[in-house]
Amino acid sequence: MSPSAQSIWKDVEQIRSQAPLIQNITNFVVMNNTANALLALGASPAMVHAPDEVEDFIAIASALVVNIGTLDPNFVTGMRLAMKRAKLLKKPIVFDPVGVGATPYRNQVSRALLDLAAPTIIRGNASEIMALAGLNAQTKGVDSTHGSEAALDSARQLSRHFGGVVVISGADDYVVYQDRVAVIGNGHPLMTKVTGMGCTATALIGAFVAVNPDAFQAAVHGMCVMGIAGELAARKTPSPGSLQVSFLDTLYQLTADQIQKTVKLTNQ
Ligand SMILES: Nc1ncnc2c1ncn2[C@@H]1O[C@H](COP(=O)(O)OP(=O)(O)O)[C@@H](O)[C@H]1O
Ligand SMILES: Cc1ncsc1CCOP(=O)(O)O
Ligand SMILES: [Mg+2]
Repeated sequence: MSPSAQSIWKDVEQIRSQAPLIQNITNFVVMNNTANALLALGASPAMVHAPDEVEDFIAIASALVVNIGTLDPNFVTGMRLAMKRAKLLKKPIVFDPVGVGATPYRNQVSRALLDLAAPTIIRGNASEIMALAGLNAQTKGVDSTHGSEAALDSARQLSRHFGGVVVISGADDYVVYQDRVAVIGNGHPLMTKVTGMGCTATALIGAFVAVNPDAFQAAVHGMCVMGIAGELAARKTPSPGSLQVSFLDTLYQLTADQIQKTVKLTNQ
């Protein structure tokens, strides 16, 4: 079934009623932002990265979100253990290759993690998706220097190689799986002035894939809700500080009617 306003809302209701536990191994910059976004959506976040406990924790979680934003060797050990165990237990993995392409360390670690345990869904900006696919893409640290459509071929290649869903975020978001592409036109440029909005998108996708076994649908639903909440929040404020708060409030209060009236989703 193609994703639609109705299927988005069904998953939002599932998340609100089930409150799935989402294990996050994520960066120090966004831990608070993404935990609050998951709570506002209705999920139950836990930021757990110690190598001594990640394997036990994934056993009780419904999905694993791995984000390489503030990488160090201890994090990498935790990521490897958690991803391997998640695979074994058939728990979905969502991977955010923050800043890949910026340094050889990020490239090596990302590639090794993908080879160790192919994620269910990968979400990055255009430069990150292109770098992950092996292109010598210019990246500006954690920000993209390309429009999202420039990474479409790279996303298809990654999806074929790892067998999972690939999301490219940007002014338009693309969700790619094999021959399928969905385009989401929601969002607002002000979202790029709040740190961690991409990481938040990845974390929200983690909640959707925890309640929906169709990973393509889950990724589309996550990006639609992210974009709709950002767009509605930006109608209330012109500045980034208050956008951050308004985004959480909008997410918490999101209704079926708002989704129906705001969603800009094209299934290709
Ligand atoms: N120019 C834009 N217009 C509308 N929405 C945007 C724009 N740029 C980013 N977004 C939205 O902001 C969120 C974060 O995406 P992005 O900025 O691409 O991630 P990252 O922070 O990882 O680079 C996504 O939901 C995306 O749709
Ligand atoms: C600024 C920064 N530096 C290391 S991780 C991080 C957060 C990046 O978040 P996002 O990719 O969502 O903008
Ligand atoms: Mg990012």
